[in-house]
Amino acid sequence: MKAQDLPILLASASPRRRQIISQLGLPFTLGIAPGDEDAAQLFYKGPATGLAQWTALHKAVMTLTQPEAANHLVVTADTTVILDDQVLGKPRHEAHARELLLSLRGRWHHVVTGVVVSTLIDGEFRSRGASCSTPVLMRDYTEEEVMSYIATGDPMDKAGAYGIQSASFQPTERIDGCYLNVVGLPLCTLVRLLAEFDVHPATQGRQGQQCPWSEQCQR
Ligand SMILES: Cc1cn([C@H]2C[C@H](O)[C@@H](COP(=O)(O)OP(=O)(O)OP(=O)(O)O)O2)c(=O)[nH]c1=O
Repeated sequence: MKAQDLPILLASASPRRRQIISQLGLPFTLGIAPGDEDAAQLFYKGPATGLAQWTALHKAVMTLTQPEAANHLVVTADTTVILDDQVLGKPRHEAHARELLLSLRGRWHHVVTGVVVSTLIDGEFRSRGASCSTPVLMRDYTEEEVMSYIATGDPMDKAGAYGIQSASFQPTERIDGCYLNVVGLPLCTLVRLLAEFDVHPATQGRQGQQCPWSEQCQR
């Protein structure tokens, strides 16, 4: 069986990733990467910018341990926020969310999403991975705004404790790269990785939603 004939399996619980991948117009099924991503991070010794791709690879391997994932083209991703070479993950509790949001206030930082496309066909593991980095400048929000935002619960499942897409909080002042990367899945990077498996979406992102920053994502 050839990789391009395999159905795509997005192994992600992230509603943002599910929505973004649907823009490719390719059929896909959904699953969840099992296991603990924090465990993978314990073994990582490289630079902060490489952690997202490492964790996405870990999610791929964990997904492919499940028999139902075999003979699928598995897509996994991981998003990290990097401030001063430190990785800011998801908040552990509300006080941590407050700490993260105040440390990011008024600061440039990077959002890095690692993406991995992998297969296990007849016992042979194949994977291609890449990451995309977007510089983001936070606005100078007040502590009261931070507390109101935390009260919505929105920060708790997000790297760096914020969602750029939050209509009420609107945390960012400026971004210099791919928006979809910040939200969790850089489509242009994914399209490039799928092409390595000879999978080519007809739309490459629907009209008006196509990532305009593909050059930055190729870096
Ligand atoms: C910075 C930022 C992150 N995020 C999200 C994207 C990711 O869903 C999440 C980071 O956590 P991840 O561990 O990358 O992903 P996840 O646990 O949500 O999903 P899965 O591992 O099952 O694929 O933060 C936003 O939605 N908006 C943002 O502005």
